[in-house]
Amino acid sequence: MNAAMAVPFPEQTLPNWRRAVLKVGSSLLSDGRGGLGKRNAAALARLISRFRDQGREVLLVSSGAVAAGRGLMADHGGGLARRQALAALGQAPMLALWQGLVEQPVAKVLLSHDDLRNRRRYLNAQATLRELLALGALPIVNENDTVAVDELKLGDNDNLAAVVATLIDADILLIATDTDGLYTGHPEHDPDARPVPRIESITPGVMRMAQGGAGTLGTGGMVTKLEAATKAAAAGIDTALFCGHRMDTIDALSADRLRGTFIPAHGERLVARKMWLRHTPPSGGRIRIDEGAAQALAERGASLLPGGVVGVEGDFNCSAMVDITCAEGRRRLARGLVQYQSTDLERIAGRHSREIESVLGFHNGRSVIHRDDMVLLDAAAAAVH
Ligand SMILES: Nc1ncnc2c1ncn2[C@@H]1O[C@H](COP(=O)(O)OP(=O)(O)O)[C@@H](O)[C@H]1O
Ligand SMILES: N[C@@H](CCC(=O)OP(=O)(O)O)C(=O)O
Repeated sequence: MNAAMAVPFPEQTLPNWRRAVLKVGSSLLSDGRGGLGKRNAAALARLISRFRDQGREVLLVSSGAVAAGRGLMADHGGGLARRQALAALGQAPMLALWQGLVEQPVAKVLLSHDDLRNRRRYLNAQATLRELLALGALPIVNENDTVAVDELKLGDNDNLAAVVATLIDADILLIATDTDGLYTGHPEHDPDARPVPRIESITPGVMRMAQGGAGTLGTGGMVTKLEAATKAAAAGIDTALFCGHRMDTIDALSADRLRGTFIPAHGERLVARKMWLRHTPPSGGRIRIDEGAAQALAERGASLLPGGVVGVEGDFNCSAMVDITCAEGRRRLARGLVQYQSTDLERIAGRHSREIESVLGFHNGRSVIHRDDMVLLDAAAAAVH
């Protein structure tokens, strides 16, 4: 340990949270001999189960597939295709490692950044992840390395974790790595490096602190962790960086005490999401609703149910952004992402939610537009054009 690492991070209290994304880097899952190790994963699995006992939800973003593949094939080769092949080989063992350590069933979810840039896929991934959490499973997300060639590098689970955190509306992004947090310089090379316990804003100066590169096993180093924290903060989500092989740090975290780096959200999460909904381009589709539904939306913040729908205008697909207007179509009341395409919605309009399946032969949920996917419009935005 050098002088920088001898200076401890002060302990700080984390804001209360209910849903977290926990990202675990390869640096913690490798056994140091070219394969997967169990020790750190076991401690983090215990942390996940303590969080669950506290009534909280956790989604795991786990790296380690390439490390596992290397272990299987005793291979140290480089190059994109080789690493992609190793990731494919190592995916199942990485998941098996976690399944052997947690009590919940684990669910494998491979995503690419491209998937999440496409709105329809984004919403499908969101629906699947919400459902997995509701089922009490542990979703384990990893980048779909076979198809991920972004910026000519393989994988960046830090940034992916931030996108997933916004996707599932998490309160906090917990990033476990092999250092205590961000230091003012590379902790192994800069003897003057000091802990940075809190970052209000990720300025170019802060990014420069992280330029020392990744560890031997990791991919992005602190740069991608700070990029992820920037994304999370903009979406109203806090980020905590901590060391995933220190038992005292992990124990403290289960009591909401952080010995690492905290990057607070900018503004409120709901506000950020509602801003996103407000500014997503409309599809041109419109749903007319009756007075009772209008009141439920405005006064109780309710989801829109099929029973309140009196008319459907325009052709739109499932997941399209549509306007919700009053029954006569004169005033826009709200807008949101619809769960049913226009032709299906016409068939269930005015019906009770429990009839959806018998009418359509399937159902995408009991609401036409879920409250989390809807934003109410004020009088200034109400005029129909
Ligand atoms: N300023 C810094 N503070 C802390 N760590 C840094 C800094 N700059 C670079 N690093 C490197 O970032 C590494 C963590 O990132 P990385 O190797 O990608 O791990 P992971 O596999 O957990 O994503 C540290 O081990 C350290 O080598
Ligand atoms: N998807 C790759 C990991 C990519 C990655 O971001 O790695 P890391 O910096 O260790 O979190 C894998 O499973 O090996």
